[in-house]
Amino acid sequence: MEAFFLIHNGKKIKLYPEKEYTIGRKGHDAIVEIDDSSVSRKHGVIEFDGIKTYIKDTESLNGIYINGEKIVPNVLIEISENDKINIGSKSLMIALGGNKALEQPPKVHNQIPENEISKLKEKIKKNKVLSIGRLVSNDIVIDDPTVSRQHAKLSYENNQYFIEDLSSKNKTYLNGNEIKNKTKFGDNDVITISFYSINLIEGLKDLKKEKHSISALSIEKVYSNGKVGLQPLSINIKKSSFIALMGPSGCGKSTLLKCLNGENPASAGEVFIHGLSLNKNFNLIKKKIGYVPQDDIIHKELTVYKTLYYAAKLRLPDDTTDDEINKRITKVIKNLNLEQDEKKNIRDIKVDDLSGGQRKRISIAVELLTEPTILFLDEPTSPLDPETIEGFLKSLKSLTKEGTTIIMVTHKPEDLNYVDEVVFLGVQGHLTYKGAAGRLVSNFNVNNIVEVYSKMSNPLDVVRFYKKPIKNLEQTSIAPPEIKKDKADSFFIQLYWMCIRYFRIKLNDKQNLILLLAQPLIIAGLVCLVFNQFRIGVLFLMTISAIWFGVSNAAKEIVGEINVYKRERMFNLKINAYIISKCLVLSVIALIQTLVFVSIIYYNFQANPVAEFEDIFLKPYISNVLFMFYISFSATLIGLFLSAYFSSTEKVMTVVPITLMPQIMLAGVMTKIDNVLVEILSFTTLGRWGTEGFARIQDKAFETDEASGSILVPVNQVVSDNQIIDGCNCTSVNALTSLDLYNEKLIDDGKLIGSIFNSFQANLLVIACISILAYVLIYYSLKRKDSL
Ligand SMILES: Nc1ncnc2c1ncn2[C@@H]1O[C@H](COP(=O)(O)OP(=O)(O)OP(=O)(O)O)[C@@H](O)[C@H]1O
Repeated sequence: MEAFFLIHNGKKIKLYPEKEYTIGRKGHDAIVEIDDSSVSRKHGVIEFDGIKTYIKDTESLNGIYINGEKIVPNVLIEISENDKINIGSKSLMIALGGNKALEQPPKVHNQIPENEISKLKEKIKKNKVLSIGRLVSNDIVIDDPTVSRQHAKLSYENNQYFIEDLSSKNKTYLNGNEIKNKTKFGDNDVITISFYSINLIEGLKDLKKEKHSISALSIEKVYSNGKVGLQPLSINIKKSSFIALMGPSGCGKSTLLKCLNGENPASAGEVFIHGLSLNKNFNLIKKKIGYVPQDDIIHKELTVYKTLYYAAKLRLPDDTTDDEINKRITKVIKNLNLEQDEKKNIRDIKVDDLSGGQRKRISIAVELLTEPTILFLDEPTSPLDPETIEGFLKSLKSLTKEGTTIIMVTHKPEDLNYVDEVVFLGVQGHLTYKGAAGRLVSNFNVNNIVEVYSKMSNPLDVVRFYKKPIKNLEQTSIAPPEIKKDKADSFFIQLYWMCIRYFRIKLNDKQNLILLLAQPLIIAGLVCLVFNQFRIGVLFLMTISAIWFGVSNAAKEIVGEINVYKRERMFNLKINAYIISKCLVLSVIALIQTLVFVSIIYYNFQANPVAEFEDIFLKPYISNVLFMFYISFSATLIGLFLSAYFSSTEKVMTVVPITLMPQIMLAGVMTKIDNVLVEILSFTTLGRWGTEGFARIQDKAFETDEASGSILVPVNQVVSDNQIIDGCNCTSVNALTSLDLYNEKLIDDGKLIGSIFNSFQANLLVIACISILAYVLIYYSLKRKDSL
């Protein structure tokens, strides 16, 4: 590979990829200075992408001419060494040099020290301690919402420099590693807090001032199944630019997006975000980049304000006051022009009542709360109508003016009117174009964008246009560094806010809440109607109802919000905090259902006793409530497992009945357990242990009573099942005997195992084991969803 030089006035300027070489009138800070009054102060720029060189007229007065032809302003035009370029009365020459090019990859650290603390060393020595934080009272103030009020402190003791994190939410890093304790550091070490670096020699640097927000060096992606998602590519994205990522379906757009934002890292090469290695600094970077996947990442049951408020509570430092949160919410709503859309205050509107475009903006607003410097958007305009798209893209464009870099996957040609550059991928993950939107069509020598798509769907054409990374860059990194993940934020604070938000979601979904509370009323009412006297079947239906409440309450709860979960997990969510928040809130619902259910059964059979057996009804009240809740809780975990394991609500709802049927069939009530296989299968069901447990509670309550049993069975039941007689034509029997799970004869004949778990304590233990197993399965099903 040979180097490219720009030769001007006998001076050689070596060209590096993606750097801008400004052309302008002498004395106006241009890199290529031309001493000619017909040349504008900023006349044009030259850019080099590692393979080709381009020139652009930046709306100069007298224009740029290539081979005698004036070029269109603001469009990058490819130039070669044979082209004659005229600027004013002067000419420029591009020539090929002979030595090896690009000894180094594009420089990623290029910041200017902040003046006030450029002499950091002296300052620490003099003050002994320097505080760093968001508050203006700190010695080093970092005005960033993800920085805590008092974030960290630098100190000088016994001729040594120390850095200490002050329990900040978003942590302090030394050379990419999170600092746990007071840690020594020296001249060569770099401390990072948010996108600011601190070094003893260079002082405080704002990494966001990097020329490039993203530099990907020779990245490629091969999935674990061997499928190639991306061919090797190198790409630099300028800060504050608006980039459209396009290409035919399945060409690897989402793959590239996820490699650049760390959701699913590249299998080779390295990505730098504001000069920091993404993999080495993932924990820091993940909190400063915004990512909105194709589906919305918000709960439709919450109002806009509550959505943003809870997101702020979960993402911003714990010491962020409500006042600060409200200011941020106001700012993001304003930045996304959300106020204009409705006469009613948008904050009070439920997300479910918003239009598609507004919902998409709220998803983006959630991300903007942390002031991300880069926003990754996966097909945000796909569900929007043309009119909505215009307003939406204008809002995005205005964000780039505030300093945000936006990379947006899109299929819509009209979106190109708003973007600065296009990255186009051909089939099988080949990078085929990166440059001005206006040059996309001409670059492929076709007439319109539809033809670009069709050309880039043809593997032969794709290979011709493939922009392979230049060799030296390819060699910079063969295997990406291991991604560094550390522990998420405070477990209890996260748990607290997850619970509060989940409660609010449940309370706001009034219709569903009414249905949930109607269930015990309806089912218990039916039990009372069907059973005119207290029998083992009542206990069995209590068990099945408890299982139903638990499983059905939980079955949709994870799968229905999986996009929100995935995004929050990528940001900082702890899996255990998430699962426990679900368990706690759903337990409250299950407890209320249980109380209603048991109360109805208890008072009904107490009020309507069989003559001469007034004492026999569901007893004791509290034990039955607690035990039914215990089964329901275990069933909730089973429901959550189904919800975490399956990928769609439809699949979960198909599986729920399949889960419930064995509970009914293997409880030993509908049919007797009379062989070992069925008995072993019954050990795995809550139906069996629940019914047995209720029977034991019932028998225990009658242990000291004079009555011969705890439940009633019609005397003539053995004669005819259809003939049920009220009143004294009944007998009371022991509930466990009636259940007959430990049939002595079958045990003696070796057809049943019998008494392995033959006590109430053992029943409780087995149910606890089922719950623990379900919890572990939920955990691993969720962990499996982590792409990292
Ligand atoms: N997790 C994965 N495991 C294996 N292969 C995958 C995985 N994700 C994507 N792929 C494959 O990688 C290729 C690129 O997929 P990707 O989703 O990035 O394409 P895309 O351009 O975003 O598609 P679309 O426009 O349809 O959304 C496809 O062939 C896809 O089947």
